Amino acid sequence: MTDDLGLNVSRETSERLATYAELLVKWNPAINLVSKSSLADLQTRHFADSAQLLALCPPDARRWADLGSGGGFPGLVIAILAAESMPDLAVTLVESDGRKAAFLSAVVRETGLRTSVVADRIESLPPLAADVLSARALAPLSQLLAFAEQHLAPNGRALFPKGATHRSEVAESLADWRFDLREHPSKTDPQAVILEIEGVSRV
Ligand SMILES: C[S@@+](CC[C@H](N)C(=O)[O-])C[C@H]1O[C@@H](n2cnc3c(N)ncnc32)[C@H](O)[C@@H]1O
Repeated sequence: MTDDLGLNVSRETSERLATYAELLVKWNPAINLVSKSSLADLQTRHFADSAQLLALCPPDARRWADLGSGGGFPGLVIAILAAESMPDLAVTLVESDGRKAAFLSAVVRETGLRTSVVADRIESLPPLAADVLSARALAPLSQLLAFAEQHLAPNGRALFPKGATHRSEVAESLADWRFDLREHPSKTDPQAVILEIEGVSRV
């Protein structure tokens, strides 16, 4: 069936996405998971914006880690979609705010996913050795590259959605880092891109 995102997904996946959206709307007034203004456009601003990253996941990836997941974007959307299309992909969500981590765990429980939620600071964790690392709206690119150095597997790939500042962030990060970069235009925001990054090393 085709769901609200225009994705061809099973009834189970569609129901999981709906359960997630319902819980988000219910919990949002208490813990501000997404801005109130973006709630009206939840499907595009958050769900579709997250879902587009799955197309950039190598088919043989086994571990996906999402850093600073907040309300679960993009990691929890990826976990729901991958449960159907890439069942061998283990997804880990890292979120240091205890209330947001509790929300993520509630959605995982209610949807019957096997996704891990880690309520800790990214810097404090042992290396996650992720094949794919994602982070949206977490930190400037230089900081994200330090997280990639810590948590990516040797041949892993980082996927960082970025807004209009992406060119200056890439230029600034080249003072300290070397990496291979591919830019993918965002399907949900003409100003935005997804930075696909491999081979991260310090200058
Ligand atoms: C601006 S929010 C973005 C949330 C989500 N990725 C999104 O795009 O909607 C950043 C999130 O990262 C979390 N965070 C910030 N620094 C962190 C750290 N060092 N370790 C773990 N989580 C962190 C915050 O608690 C917050 O929920």
